[in-house]
Amino acid sequence: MSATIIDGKQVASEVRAEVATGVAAFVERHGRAPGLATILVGDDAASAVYVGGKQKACAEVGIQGFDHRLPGDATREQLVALIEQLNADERVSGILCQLPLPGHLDGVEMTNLIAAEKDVDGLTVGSAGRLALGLPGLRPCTPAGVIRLLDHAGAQLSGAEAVVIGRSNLFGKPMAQLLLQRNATVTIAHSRTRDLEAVAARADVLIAAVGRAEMVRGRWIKPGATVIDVGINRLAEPPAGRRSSLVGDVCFDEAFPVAGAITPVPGGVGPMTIAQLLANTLQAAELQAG
Ligand SMILES: Nc1nc(=O)c2c([nH]1)NC[C@@H]1CN(c3ccc(C(=O)N[C@@H](CCC(=O)O)C(=O)O)cc3)C=[N+]21
Repeated sequence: MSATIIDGKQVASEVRAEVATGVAAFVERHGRAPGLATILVGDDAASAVYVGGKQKACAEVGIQGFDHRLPGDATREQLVALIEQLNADERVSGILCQLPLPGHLDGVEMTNLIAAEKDVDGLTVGSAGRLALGLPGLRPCTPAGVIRLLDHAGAQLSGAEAVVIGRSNLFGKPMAQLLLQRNATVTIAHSRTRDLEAVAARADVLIAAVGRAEMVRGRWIKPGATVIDVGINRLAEPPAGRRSSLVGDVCFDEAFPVAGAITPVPGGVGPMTIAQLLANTLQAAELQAG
């Protein structure tokens, strides 16, 4: 027995088709398209690729993209002014400030300036609080996309042991909240966790978001577990026998024979993040339109 591969590209294209239908209905009703503003500060190559992917995805589903770029030495005041301008712009349904920001700017502070109803990343204090309290709101894109993948894979979440490795505000914490909402027994493990391997091996659903290439080995995985790999690590060249130089936080070749289902990298969680951003932008536009 070996794992079923969870095809994130396929599920993402289903989500995008749903969003495209919803966008068309929105245009019909309101005579304008939902809009997504992205903000990229500086010229980090990976960030530029991600933002480009988000803008391209908007165009494909009929969302109007507003692509804002600031130089790497932009001042706090410049960025504040841009966010305030976008908050006030009725054509802009959602605002995404690509992280990380250059060192002289505070990503948490800047993200928090985004109007609650335009927070399509779900990363403001308000959105995080609404999630923690179980109130409706915009959810962070990557964790929301992971839930969608788990549902697609038919994973039983209620009563399951779920282990999330990684405790970031961007992913680990909101992921744990969403799993809790689905009645999983949730453990958040991290760099100080004692005997991480033994904790991971308890998991019926194992989610890795540590940012270390292939750290999760085959013997860490409970036979039949559902494994979600959130890591995106770029190696200098593709590993032996692989086409892509991107690898996840899970050693795929070791995990594949043990797991029940597993996401690949690339083509797993990454495409879902973008699809969920589009879904959040449509949701934000609908909420604003009343
Ligand atoms: N405010 C903010 N919101 C974000 O959502 C955000 C961010 N900042 N900063 C960086 C991370 C990273 N991120 C990805 C999105 C798509 C892929 C993706 O589509 N990956 C493809 C491969 C892409 C490639 O080839 O490089 C895949 O996994 O198949 C990856 C990573 C969003 N992020």
